[in-house]
Amino acid sequence: MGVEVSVEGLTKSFGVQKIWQDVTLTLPKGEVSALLGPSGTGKSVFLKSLIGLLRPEQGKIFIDGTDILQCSSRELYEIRKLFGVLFQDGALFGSMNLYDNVAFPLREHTKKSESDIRKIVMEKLELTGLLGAEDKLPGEISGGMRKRAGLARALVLDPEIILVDEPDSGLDPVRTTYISQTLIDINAEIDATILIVSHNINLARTVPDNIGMLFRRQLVMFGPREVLLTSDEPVVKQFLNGTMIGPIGMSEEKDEAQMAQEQAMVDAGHHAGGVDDVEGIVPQMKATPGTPVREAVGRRQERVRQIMHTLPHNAQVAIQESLDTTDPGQRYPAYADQQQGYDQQGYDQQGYDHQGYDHQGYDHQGYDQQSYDQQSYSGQGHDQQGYQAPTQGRGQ
Ligand SMILES: Nc1ncnc2c1ncn2[C@@H]1O[C@H](COP(=O)(O)OP(=O)(O)OP(=O)(O)O)[C@@H](O)[C@H]1O
Repeated sequence: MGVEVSVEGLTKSFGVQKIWQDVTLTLPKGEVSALLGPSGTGKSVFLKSLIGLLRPEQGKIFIDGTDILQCSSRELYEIRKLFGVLFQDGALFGSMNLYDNVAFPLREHTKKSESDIRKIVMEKLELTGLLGAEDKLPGEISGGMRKRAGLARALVLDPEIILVDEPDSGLDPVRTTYISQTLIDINAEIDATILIVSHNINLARTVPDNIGMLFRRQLVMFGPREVLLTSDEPVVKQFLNGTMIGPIGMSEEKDEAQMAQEQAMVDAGHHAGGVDDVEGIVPQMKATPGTPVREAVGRRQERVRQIMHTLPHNAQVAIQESLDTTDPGQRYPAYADQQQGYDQQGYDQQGYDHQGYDHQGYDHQGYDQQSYDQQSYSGQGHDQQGYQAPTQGRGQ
């Protein structure tokens, strides 16, 4: 399973330009998270900081418990091996065919034989839908295929954390959905912790388990997808609906006068762009039938249940709805087969009363025996950082 990534009080500047400050969040192990934000808010800078390519001047970055801002360069070298990174353009070597591009990390970082390398490369090319294209050069294939080749390359060292920088950039909406599905399927296959950086609304609505948003040098919020998708924060609503009305402007700063002028134009009948008031939550994408059950679904449900009482009301309602409608087989694969250990009825009757839930509705022991690491879960289940509340004074 993937490892937990936890960031505390992180601040990054370039000279006098502060990119973001005091960012605190936890990427739960094995779950898919997305970091959203308008262009230039420092999403890529955040991603590069996680892997140690950029060095924030304040704060901590714990990767599986080790603070990479304090550790030795040797430790950092080892920790980097946990990561697979898909950069925006795929970052492929233009003179190598896809096979050699994907094989590159294995040849550089392992002593595997060419026949072992071939097995792994072909497996990853198949996973990303590129079988048959292995002899092509990056310049001979489409942007979508280049992305998938970059993803295949990011997977060959069996990463526990996958960072994906704008998987949608340069792709049409359909290809974006395909790559989104691939990311969900990869999560089901290898249970890695995934962070996607994006400003794509469809992807944000349908792919991640958890969502955060950067705006005006702050992390606006971070938590279960239901929190951001039901948020009343003006900046979040504007972003999700893609309209011009709201605090996000053409450049990041927009003053009150400009907001008032734009509102007056809309009041006079001018279209504000975007889609009109898309509210609420659309269902999250599921792993393609035939892939392993996505273990993150069950783990996340247990986790959000623990932090439920800390979440805004709208998010609680949305989470409850999704809990009520989720197929238990998707939640606990081992359980669904054997029909034991989890008392669904007992849980439903208890609502979200933690105490009642812990002591009655749920058989820890039976569950532990069934392929779930309760100890590592406990480490984060009560982690209040699971939801990063909105900071004050933004978006007005
Ligand atoms: N190495 C660097 N040196 C100086 N400034 C940098 C560096 N890298 C990024 N920046 C600045 O940091 C800011 C945030 O950049 P970043 O690429 O992280 O934004 P982003 O949110 O990923 O944007 P987009 O969605 O458009 O890709 C920008 O103003 C950029 O110019």
